[in-house]
This record gives sequence, structure tokens and C-alpha cells, in this order.
Amino acid sequence: MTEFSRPLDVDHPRIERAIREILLAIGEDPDRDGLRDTPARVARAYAEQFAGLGQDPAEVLSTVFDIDHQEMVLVKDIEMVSSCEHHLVPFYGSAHVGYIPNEKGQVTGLSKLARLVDVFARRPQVQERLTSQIADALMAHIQPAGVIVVIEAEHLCMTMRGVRKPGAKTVTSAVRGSFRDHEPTRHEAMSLILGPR
Ligand SMILES: Nc1nc2c(ncn2[C@@H]2O[C@H](COP(=O)(O)OP(=O)(O)OP(=O)(O)O)[C@@H](O)[C@H]2O)c(=O)[nH]1
Ligand SMILES: [Zn+2]
Repeated sequence: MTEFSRPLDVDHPRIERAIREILLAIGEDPDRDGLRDTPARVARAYAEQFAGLGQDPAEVLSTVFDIDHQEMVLVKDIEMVSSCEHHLVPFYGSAHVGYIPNEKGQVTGLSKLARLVDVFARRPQVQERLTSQIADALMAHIQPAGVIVVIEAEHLCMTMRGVRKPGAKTVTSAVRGSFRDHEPTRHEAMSLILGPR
């Protein structure tokens, strides 16, 4: 198990008590066969789902190499699952993360961009903050000339309850540095990310 797949050190008994209370509150019998182990399962699930709370983006981005490449690097279609902090149900979709290395040509490992998405996705989140946290962490830790992050996601809180609109996609973007200041650069990235639609 690598450092970044390690579950969060949560208070298991406390989550178990709370889940048992929720089951009682909805009129269920927490002692029936199918539910008896549910509080413990949920505690383990939360330890995974919120593992990002115990992870440091600086560590993910500590791999930096110098390959003298100063053009755009883009990893698109990174599958991501996060948890809506309002309803504690998932929102899920794709993240696209691009950057232009600084004048020293410093890049990070491609997988680190996907790991960075997970560090912030595996926390109670809203999509806008998730998007900007990824962008800001890249700016802070690899000092690139610019960063673009686009996330497209479906929110189960809009599908299984509430407004009940399955299929509605929320698209958020965060641009920093040259992607913010130079429209053609941003446009090039957006067309690579979204493709012809
Ligand atoms: N901006 C933003 N809103 C979100 C996100 N995830 C969920 N929401 C919204 O958070 C809002 C919470 O609204 P409230 O009126 O406080 O809660 P609610 O009564 O459960 O709202 P409904 O979902 O409309 O039933 C809802 O409109 C959700 O769609 C997100 O990532 N970003
Ligand atoms: Zn929600």
C-alpha cells in the first residue's frame, strides 16, 4: 500500500455510534442481519472516502524533474469521485489538469497530477473549491508559468434527491498565470480538453 492509498485515521467507534443512530432515526433495525455490520463498514468507507484530509499535496508534488520542456503538459480524463459536503453523497466525473512549466523547464510526474486530484477529491468538497485547490497547489509547489484545471461532474445530490435531474453536468474551471493572462493559450487548452462538441 503506497502512502497515498492509506486510509485516514478516523475515530471508528464514533462513526459507528453515529451511523447506528441514523439507522434508528429512519426507523430501521440496526440489529437485523443485513445492517449489523453496516456502522463498521461505513466507518471503514469514510476512512477511504476522506483519506485526502490526511494527505499533503506538497508530498505528492515533491517529484520534480528538469526536462527543459516549456510547452503545455495536459493530463485529461482523470476519473474522479468526490463527496458533496452539503449532502455527503458522491459527485463524480472527469478532471483535466494542464500546466506550462517554468523557464527552468521543471515538470512533475504525470501520475502526480492524478494523485493531486485525489488528495483534494477525497475530502468533503464543493466542486469549485476542489477545482481551485488543485490549481493553487500546482502553482505553489512546481511554480509553473500557468495552470488550467477543468472538472466536469455529475452530483448525486441532484440526481437521487432534491431537484432530481440525472445527467446534468457541472463544469468548473480554474486558470492561473499564462492561462489566465493569455487568451489563445487558454483557448488552446480548452479545445484540447473539451474537444469538438
Ligand atoms: N456551488 C455548489 N453547489 C453545490 C455543490 N454540491 C452541491 N451543491 C448545492 O448546494 C445547495 C445546497 O442548497 P440548500 O438549499 O442549502 O440545500 P437543499 O435544500 O438540500 O437544496 P436542494 O438540493 O435544492 O434540495 C444545492 O443547491 C446543491 O445543488 C457544489 O459542488 N458546488
Ligand atoms: Zn450535495
